[in-house]
Amino acid sequence: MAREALAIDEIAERLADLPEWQLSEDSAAITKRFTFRNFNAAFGFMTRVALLAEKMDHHPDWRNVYKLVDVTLSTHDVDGLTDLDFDMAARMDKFADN
Ligand SMILES: C[C@H](O)[C@H](O)[C@H]1CNC2=NC(N)=NC(=O)C2=N1
Repeated sequence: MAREALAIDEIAERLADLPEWQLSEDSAAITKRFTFRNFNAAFGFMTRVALLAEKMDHHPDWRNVYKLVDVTLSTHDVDGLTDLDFDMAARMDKFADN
């Protein structure tokens, strides 16, 4: 399951498809704040992502406050970003748009 961390040019390429995601200062993670209508919508999103995370064996770092969900994605095993993070980010975006 150990994948290689992406190089900075590959990161830039993949980020171009995810304009709402931001690269962390150390380039080892991407982050996004999701805003929902209310807590129920936020928690529904988190539930769908949780099922996906178990399937992918890849888990987000996140924090929920009422209708906000702050997400940080990185691949802890390689201390950087891999395809898994970008695949998960794209799928989170799909879950969130309603
Ligand atoms: C053993 C298991 O496959 C690993 O610990 C997985 C689980 N979920 C994970 N999630 C994330 N975000 N990064 C990882 O490196 C990771 N590793």
